[in-house]
Amino acid sequence: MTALRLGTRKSLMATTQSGHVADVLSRLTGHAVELVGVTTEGDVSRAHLAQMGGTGVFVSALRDTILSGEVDFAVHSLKDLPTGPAEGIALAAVYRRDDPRDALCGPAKLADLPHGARVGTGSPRRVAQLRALRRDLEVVPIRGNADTRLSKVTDGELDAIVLAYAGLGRIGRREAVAEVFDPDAMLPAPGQGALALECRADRADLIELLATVDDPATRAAVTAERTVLAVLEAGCSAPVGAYATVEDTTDVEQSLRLTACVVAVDGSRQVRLSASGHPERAEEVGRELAARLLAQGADQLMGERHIEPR
Ligand SMILES: NCc1[nH]cc(CCC(=O)O)c1CC(=O)O
Repeated sequence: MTALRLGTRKSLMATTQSGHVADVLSRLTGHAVELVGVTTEGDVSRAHLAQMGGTGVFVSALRDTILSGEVDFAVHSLKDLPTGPAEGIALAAVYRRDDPRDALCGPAKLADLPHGARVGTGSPRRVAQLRALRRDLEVVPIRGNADTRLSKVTDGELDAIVLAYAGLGRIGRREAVAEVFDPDAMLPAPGQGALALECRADRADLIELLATVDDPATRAAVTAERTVLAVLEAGCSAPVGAYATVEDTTDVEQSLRLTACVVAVDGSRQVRLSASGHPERAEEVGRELAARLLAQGADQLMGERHIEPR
């Protein structure tokens, strides 16, 4: 039996999460899984990445290798996937979510940073929520992989930065964390901490095999979160947070609870709402919550975001 080829970006975060999925999958199915490093244009050129509009380039490059048959499947950070469907590609599995929270990396908790502290993040969602928590902060846009960002704190250029806690664990840098934000204080990005397994839509046998590692509760939660993003017609560059959990209400019944927010980038105002429903209705729960957010002025708040010059 030939090994399954798993296409992955070559960064430490990507190879760690791909390697973990490969191990679990081969343990559960008995199939050997081989990692195939894929260099994407976003990895080669930062300029190119900005020009092409963010993390979507990594996802499309991996999808191309799936469609061409170079690899059998790919593992992506789910929050990096565009919400729209991809032609010829199936979301074969959503892997159980890791810690979804954001973390502050630096010498002290947010409340203990000096007045006017310089805090780095490239995400409008994090910018807006940081400003809502501490109006005096100077939020500084940063790019680059997590290690590059962390070095800006060590070398004194910034007082602190915000990154996903799950990603920090994957690159072995949890010791850099001063505070993990409760979702009440900072709502994560839709899909944060979860992984997506994609393969060709015409390979039913492979889809079935990959589904071995699908986690239905995580799938329902991220479906609700991403539906909010899709209905708001917002991408990864919008100040939108969404987080859902699935809990057992009785021995046989489960309930999905979704919270989402849209925050003005200056942190001055926000709309934040919650909804619940059966996990099988995840998409409807997301759609209804998005409609309520819009009814309360979410589109106006999003319209106030800065459009970055291209
Ligand atoms: N935007 C890049 C990205 N994509 C996934 C993660 C972290 C891991 C995850 O959320 O699954 C990160 C880094 C970060 O936001 O700090």
